[in-house]
Amino acid sequence: MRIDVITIFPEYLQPLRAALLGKAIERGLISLDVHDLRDWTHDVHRAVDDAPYGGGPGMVMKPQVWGEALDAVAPRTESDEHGTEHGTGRRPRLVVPTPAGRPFTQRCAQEYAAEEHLIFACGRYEGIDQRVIDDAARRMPVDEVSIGDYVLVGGEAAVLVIVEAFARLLPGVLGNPSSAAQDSFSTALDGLLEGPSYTRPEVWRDLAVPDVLLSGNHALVDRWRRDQALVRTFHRRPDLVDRLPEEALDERDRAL
Ligand SMILES: N#Cc1c(-c2ccc3cc[nH]c3c2)n[nH]c1N
Repeated sequence: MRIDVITIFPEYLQPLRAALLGKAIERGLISLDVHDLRDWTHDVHRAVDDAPYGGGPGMVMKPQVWGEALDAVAPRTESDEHGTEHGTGRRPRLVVPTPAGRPFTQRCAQEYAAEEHLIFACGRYEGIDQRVIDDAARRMPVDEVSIGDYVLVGGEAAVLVIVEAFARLLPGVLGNPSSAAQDSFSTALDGLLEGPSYTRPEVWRDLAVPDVLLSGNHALVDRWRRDQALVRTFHRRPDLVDRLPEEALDERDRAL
């Protein structure tokens, strides 16, 4: 998996080289290149933004700089020029975090984990000139995605979230690959939230671990965990309970 990130704050992406992801990079499971957008400016001020057409507050990121940066990171090929789909290698996918994007979900994370090359464009100010996205879309898939219904100052924090979400799904990144299989939102949980977890001691500050988890009866434990997932999801994310598959409705009704 090749990851390129283009940003005016390269240092913001340093956390991707720490901990589990850092180990995956060291082991060659992931290649990460972070590019300073200002390397593609040509003026003394290294300007990357300008006033918005039509007026309004703030500044917009200039198309020329982004165009040159994306051309450098994802060089145009013969098939790009002639608009033909045939090409030897798979095209990179451009991901542009924006509050106006489609929701980034676990399903997106799974899709991104299957890509060979992802390029992340980190906007700042009021965002990136739309023509950058439109031009890129003429030669590669482009996703404008949002990590939630709130507004950040820039795209870098979203890239940290998105990369962590899909990179942990790559073979060899997680120490125990089966843990991802039981994640919240996973197919194994029918998209539900995970229930509560416990470890030693059995009693802590007068709070005891639920007896069923000490029973050694795996069938009972599995049912209890499923019920806990249903109850927690019902209270915190009722929208996810509404999406349960037909075959899970009886146990939903029993648990709730
Ligand atoms: N993804 C995402 C975002 C953002 C975001 C992304 C890019 C820029 C560029 C300037 N401001 C930004 C905010 N805010 N909230 C989200 N869920």
